[in-house]
Amino acid sequence: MEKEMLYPVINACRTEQKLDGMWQFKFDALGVGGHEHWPAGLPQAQEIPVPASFNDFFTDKDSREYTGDFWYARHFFVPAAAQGRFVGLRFDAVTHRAAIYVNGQLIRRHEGGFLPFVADVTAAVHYGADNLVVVQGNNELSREALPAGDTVTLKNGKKMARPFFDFYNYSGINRSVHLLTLPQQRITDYTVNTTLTGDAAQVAYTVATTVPGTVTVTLTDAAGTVVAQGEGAEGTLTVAQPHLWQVRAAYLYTLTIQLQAAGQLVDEYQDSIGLRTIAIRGHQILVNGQPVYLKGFGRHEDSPFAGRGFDQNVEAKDVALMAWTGANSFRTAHYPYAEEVYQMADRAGFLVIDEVPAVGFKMAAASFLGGLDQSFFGGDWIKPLYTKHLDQITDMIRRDKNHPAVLAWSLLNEPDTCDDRSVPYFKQLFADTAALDPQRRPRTFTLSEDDTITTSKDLQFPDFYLLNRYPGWYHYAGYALSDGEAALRAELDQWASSGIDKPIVFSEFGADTEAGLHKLPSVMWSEEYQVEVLQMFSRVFDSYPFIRGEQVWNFADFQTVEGTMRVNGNKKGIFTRDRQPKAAAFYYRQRWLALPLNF
Ligand SMILES: CCCN1C[C@@H](O)[C@H](O)[C@@H](C(=O)O)C1
Repeated sequence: MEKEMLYPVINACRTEQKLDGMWQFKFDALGVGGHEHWPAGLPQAQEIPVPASFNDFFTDKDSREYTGDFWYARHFFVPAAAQGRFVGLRFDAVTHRAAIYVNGQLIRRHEGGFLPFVADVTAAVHYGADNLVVVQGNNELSREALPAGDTVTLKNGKKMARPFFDFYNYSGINRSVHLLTLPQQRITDYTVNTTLTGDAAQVAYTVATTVPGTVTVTLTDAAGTVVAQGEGAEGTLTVAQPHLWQVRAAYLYTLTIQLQAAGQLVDEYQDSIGLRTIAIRGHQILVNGQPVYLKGFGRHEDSPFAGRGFDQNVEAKDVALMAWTGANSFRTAHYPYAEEVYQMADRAGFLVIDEVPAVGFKMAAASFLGGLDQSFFGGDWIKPLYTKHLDQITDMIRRDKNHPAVLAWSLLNEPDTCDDRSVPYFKQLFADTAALDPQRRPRTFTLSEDDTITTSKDLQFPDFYLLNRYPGWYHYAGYALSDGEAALRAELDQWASSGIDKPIVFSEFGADTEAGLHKLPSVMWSEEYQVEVLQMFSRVFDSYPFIRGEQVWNFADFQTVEGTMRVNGNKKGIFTRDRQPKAAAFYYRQRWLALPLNF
């Protein structure tokens, strides 16, 4: 579990410098970097941008598909004034694992390619001088790591990723790197939890610090007016006539936390927070006590050139396009996204289902992508996997817990819940994660087509259900679409008569579509057919009141492994990979803008 997850800020007590740009880069297929002293500097290196995946910058297939160790390096200067402070290097994400060296010294290792970690370099840096940071990365997949997969070795000796998931294994320093200097006596975390009482909001807060001291908390509104203050490492702020954070009508306050020691201000941290409540009541998902119907997308962090590297330009475009369609939510399929994504969702009023990369926990998925066919939860990899799974859920919640946009936590995508051996795993997971979120938001996971109300052994665990269903594509496709509608309705009739009174959200449904392919009457892969499939789902959703959301798969076309079922990636996007609309984008704009928000 990472101790310090606070997003970097610059203020009177804290400094931050981004180390983004061109870094030295070198593959290490033979694994010689360690004993050839690469931690002290990379010989004959090339250059790769950070943040970005390294894959798409190459013109040869061996490099694009490279699986194994890879090294990054760059120089950075630490001011003399930093002496006596905590000096850290914060990596927002290195996919999938990393060892960090500074001036040739191993500082730390980290496992997990989608969450931040801080390397404490206080004792390793030269002050008022130049320093060298070297990152030893690795992108190999295994059944005891997240996301799950295999790494195979070809006859020519080259390693190849064999993902049990349908997104490209983009790798590298995918998000920003920050040089932080912080007070030794500092704020390390905070929590907020809002309840609404009549015409006031009660904001319970806690503040964690490295030393006991005097903590003061100030809440100011968007105009900068102080609306509440508190003293002490925990307490409750009362906000009269609060301006609530609403779906697609966001309002953010600024929370300022100050730590004083011996009468001196030693640290300060400020963040934007939204006052809102989230609950599930029967079949309803409630925000501020009002039912909300989720309209939106399963997404990926994916774009040409940067691959899975975070690109603020792409995210700004995606937020604009989601707003244009009338969407109000998305799921971070199939891994936690960059923190800036949640900050933008906070400001835009989108609801987010936040998902860890527990994807591929089903050998059928592997066989879907050409893998094996045996029980995933019966494997001898489960014990080490569980440790990493719980660790990454813990860190995801620690990182994202204060975002008003975060509605729920998705703990897995499409695990094999038809196997009795999954039950102890889920029982332990839901017990171990029950108290991680101070706001106790709902926890869930997505159910594949195999995992139905009659076959799944784990339906007692989720607080609401996420269904991934593909009639019209993987079965009942083409002219048989009407059979697909009948089969979907038959399944939902079972849910209706089951007595289960939890909401259902459709988290995946759709059809691969080649933009610009038109056919009248329709044919699979045409834009017309994609709209027909989505219209079918809309008819069904509108027939069952316990369906409380539709998140179509996918927001945009995205890169996957090569295969007979992929045409240079997955084409189920409502938008193309360069973010241009298919006919389905106009369909959803017309449907979602006409749907009332609260119903
Ligand atoms: C069959 C697995 C469910 N779902 C997972 C998602 O990652 C894939 O992209 C999607 C698809 O096949 O388009 C299917």
